[in-house]
Amino acid sequence: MSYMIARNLSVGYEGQEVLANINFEVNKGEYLCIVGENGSGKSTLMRTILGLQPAISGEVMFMDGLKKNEVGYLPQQTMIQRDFPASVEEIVRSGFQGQMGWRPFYSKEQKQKALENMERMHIVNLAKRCYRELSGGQQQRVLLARALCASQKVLLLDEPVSGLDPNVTADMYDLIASLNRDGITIIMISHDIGATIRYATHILHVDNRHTFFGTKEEYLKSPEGFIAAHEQELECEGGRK
Ligand SMILES: Nc1ncnc2c1ncn2[C@@H]1O[C@H](COP(=O)(O)OP(=O)(O)OP(=O)(O)O)[C@@H](O)[C@H]1O
Repeated sequence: MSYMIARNLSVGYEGQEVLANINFEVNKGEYLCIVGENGSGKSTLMRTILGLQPAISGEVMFMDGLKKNEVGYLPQQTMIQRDFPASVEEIVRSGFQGQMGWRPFYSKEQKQKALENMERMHIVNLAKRCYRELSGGQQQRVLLARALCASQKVLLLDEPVSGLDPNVTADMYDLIASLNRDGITIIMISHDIGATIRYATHILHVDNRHTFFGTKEEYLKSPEGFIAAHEQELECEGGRK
């Protein structure tokens, strides 16, 4: 079953295209990685998918009963956000805000769900701590628990391991993979081609000339995938020297 289909989608700012003619489809349970050079338009595409900015042309359709407010989003963190003066529990619960309507308080069920999501992310012991005092890896787990409050169906993650050290990065990828095994559909922007090849079921490779969309296996046989995998190998070899 398709959750999302993008057709002839062009995204950008004030009528200026950053990416044009994007086509992809995401089915329930899949793990789509969006890859491409710095500045190629990945975040712009993700914000357009979420309806945070209008498409220049084309469309993104949500299907199979998926509503826009059922998509959890983990944006790229800014320095200001890293310094946010709220408790972990408050931040996790704020994931429900898109579903609150006029109700000013969180329900008992929502508080229980928030607790379960903190357990899932192994951060219950941090519940009363101030977010800005946490490490980068702990902060990302808080934001993942928050995104899970917004949705148990689809998570959009914009470079969730950015700035994390290798061990914390590996833990974060494991957590995301376990959510995907539990049936949550993942759409993730990544610069880490090694992790992309390891975890993704599908890949959308964007750049300003052309795009690739297909399964991971198809990607590895494509010119874009071949070059990306080769560059990754060279990087690994460089790291071993
Ligand atoms: N608010 C904005 N107004 C105008 N142009 C913007 C705006 N935000 C981003 N851009 C431009 O759009 C292009 C794509 O930016 P975007 O952040 O989507 O790329 P990206 O692929 O996510 O980059 P990175 O991998 O470095 O995070 C860039 O040239 C950027 O300068």
